[in-house]
Amino acid sequence: MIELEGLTKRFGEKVAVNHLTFTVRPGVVTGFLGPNGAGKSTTMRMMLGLDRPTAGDVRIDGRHYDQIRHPLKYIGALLDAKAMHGGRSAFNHLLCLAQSNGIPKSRVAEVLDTVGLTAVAKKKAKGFSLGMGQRLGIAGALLGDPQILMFDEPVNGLDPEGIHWIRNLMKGLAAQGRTVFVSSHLMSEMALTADHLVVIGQGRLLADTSMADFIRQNSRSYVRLRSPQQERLRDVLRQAGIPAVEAGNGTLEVDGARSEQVGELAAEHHLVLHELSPQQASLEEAFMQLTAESVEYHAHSETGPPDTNGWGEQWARQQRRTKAGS
Ligand SMILES: Nc1ncnc2c1ncn2[C@@H]1O[C@H](COP(=O)(O)OP(=O)(O)OP(=O)(O)O)[C@@H](O)[C@H]1O
Repeated sequence: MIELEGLTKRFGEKVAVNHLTFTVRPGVVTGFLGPNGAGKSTTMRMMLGLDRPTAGDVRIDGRHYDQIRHPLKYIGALLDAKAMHGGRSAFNHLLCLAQSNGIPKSRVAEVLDTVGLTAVAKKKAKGFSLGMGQRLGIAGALLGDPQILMFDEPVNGLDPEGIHWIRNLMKGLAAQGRTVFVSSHLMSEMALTADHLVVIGQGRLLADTSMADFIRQNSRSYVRLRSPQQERLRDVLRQAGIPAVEAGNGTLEVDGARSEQVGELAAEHHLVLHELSPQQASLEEAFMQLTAESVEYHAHSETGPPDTNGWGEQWARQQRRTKAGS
C-alpha cells in the first residue's frame, strides 16, 4: 500500500504537487492520470524518495522509502527507461541492481525471461530499441519480487504485442495481490488496464474513484441515430421536447432521452431508422471533461488542443455539443 498525506512539492514559485492525499491499494491496478505538467512524475519521484516533499508525507507499507533497507524488495519502479548505464549488458545491469539490493543472482535470468530479453541478455543496453529499453526497465522493477510496483508511462515505445503483454503483466501482478500504480497518456489502454483511477490537474487531486464511476460521473450518455428521413425525425423529436444535434456522417445525437423513447416516437411517425444506439462516453472523453480547466499546455490553434491520441477530435466534438446545448 502507498499512502500520501498532504503531499506537496514546490519548485520556486511553481507548486508542482499541491496537498495530495490518497491511498494506492493492493489487489487492483490503479491508473494515475493528468494532463501534461499535472505533477504525476514529481509525485512518483517523491514516492521513491528521489524528490524531497516541501510538505506532507508519503509512506510505503507504513514506512518512508529511505527507511527501507533493500527497497527493490518492497517497491519496484519504472520511471525513465533510458536511465541506465548503456555500456553494460542487460544481464550486468540487472546483476548490479541485484547485488546492491541483496537479491540472488538467479533472479536476473528469471526476470530476463519474464520480459522476453533472454536472447539479448549479453548485448549492451545502449544498442536497445525504445521498446527493449522499456522491457529492461520493467525487468529491473520486477527483480526484487516486490509487493508494490510503480510504472511511469510503461507502454511508451512498445509495439501492439508489447502493449498487450504489459497490460496482462500488470493485471496479473494485481491479481496476485500486489499494489500496481501506473501512469499513462494512452486513455484507451488505461481503460483496458486500470480498475481504479487517481486523476490530478495542476498538482491537485481531481478524482480518486473506480474506473466505472469515473466514466459515469464525468461524461454524458446519449443516443445515436441514423435515418434516411433525418429532417423529419429531427422535427418529430423537437416537437416531443427532445433536441437532436447533428454529429456529422449523417448521424444525430440525443441527450436526455432513452433509446426506447426515441425508437417508439420514430415508429409512431413511421420513420425508418438505420441506427438507434445508446452510447456511453469513453474514458478519454470523461478525462477531457474533468481536466478541461486544468490543462496547462494548450496549443494556440483555432481548433483546440494538439491532436495527441485523438484528443483534438474529441475536443472538437465536445465543443459542437456545448454550442448545440447552449
Ligand atoms: N526540477 C524541476 N524544476 C522546476 N520545475 C519542475 C521540475 N520538475 C517538474 N517541474 C514542473 O512541475 C510541474 C509538474 O511536472 P511533472 O513532470 O511532475 O508533470 P507530469 O504530470 O509528469 O507531466 P507529463 O505528463 O508531461 O510527463 C510542471 O509544470 C513542470 O514544469
